[in-house]
Amino acid sequence: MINVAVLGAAGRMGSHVVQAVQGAEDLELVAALDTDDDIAAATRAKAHVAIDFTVPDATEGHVHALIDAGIHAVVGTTGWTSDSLSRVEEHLKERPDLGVLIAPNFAIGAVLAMRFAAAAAPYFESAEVVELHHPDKVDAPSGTAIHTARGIAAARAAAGLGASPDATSHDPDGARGASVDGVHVHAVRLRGMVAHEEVLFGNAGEAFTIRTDSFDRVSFMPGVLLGVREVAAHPGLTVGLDRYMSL
Ligand SMILES: NC(=O)C1=CN([C@@H]2O[C@H](COP(=O)(O)OP(=O)(O)OC[C@H]3O[C@@H](n4cnc5c(N)ncnc54)[C@H](O)[C@@H]3O)[C@@H](O)[C@H]2O)C=CC1
Ligand SMILES: O=C(O)C1=N[C@H](C(=O)O)C[C@H](O)C1
Repeated sequence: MINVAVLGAAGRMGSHVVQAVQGAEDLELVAALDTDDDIAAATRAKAHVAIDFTVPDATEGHVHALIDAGIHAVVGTTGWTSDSLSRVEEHLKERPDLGVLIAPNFAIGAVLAMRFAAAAAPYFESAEVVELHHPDKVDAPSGTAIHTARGIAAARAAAGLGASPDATSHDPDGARGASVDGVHVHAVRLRGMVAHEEVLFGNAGEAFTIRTDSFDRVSFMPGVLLGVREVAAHPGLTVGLDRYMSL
């Protein structure tokens, strides 16, 4: 039996995660914590693994506290930078027995979309990412879109491709969106959306589109449970659920 604590348990994702853990025969929910709770309650409850779906400002602090407490971490919260990831990697050297999984998206379709986008990237002159989310989301672009764009940029660089062609010289309102490692990313916030992404590729005379849609937060739960079951077998820092899958 794996003892599980959930951080952000009252949130949109956290409340689904609580239900998913309670419904799994091999997992025991030992703590459901939110803003007013002390993270030390996870230790008192003898958690083996903690799942974090909180806010970008809090998640790194949670991960360091969990490492100090000897608890494996499965993190879905976005907002991670290369600096904050490096600090976690450094801290984990003190606890080589612990695993930390940070995954920008736990939906299987989104995980595959990120991998497929990186695989397609060397073969197209142009690439852009469009993400669409519910209007209550606090961060933009989405963690998934950032990860997707970084994967595309790395694959393009490895293939010796330069920037996508773009003659724009007048864009006073930022209509071309954000640039993540040189890949343009556009964020839509629309009532009715949950989590969606389109990756657009273009060559002369052709286009190739990868699309993934989470219509319901239940779509993230199999990936979260996979992370919880596998994290102890993957010591160190892992970024992306694909690293736990046979892809
Ligand atoms: N990796 C993935 O597959 C997914 C990631 N996310 C990410 O998960 C995060 C949470 O998303 P939602 O659940 O939609 O947000 P939400 O706002 O509904 O939930 C966040 C919860 O965290 C709590 N919280 C805030 N600060 C806290 C602290 N210091 N300690 C404990 N709890 C704290 C809030 O009170 C709230 O209950 C976001 O960063 C979002 O981008 C969301 C969906 C899927
Ligand atoms: O806030 C959300 O809802 C989501 N956040 C993650 C992200 O920023 O990529 C994952 C998914 O897109 C849902």
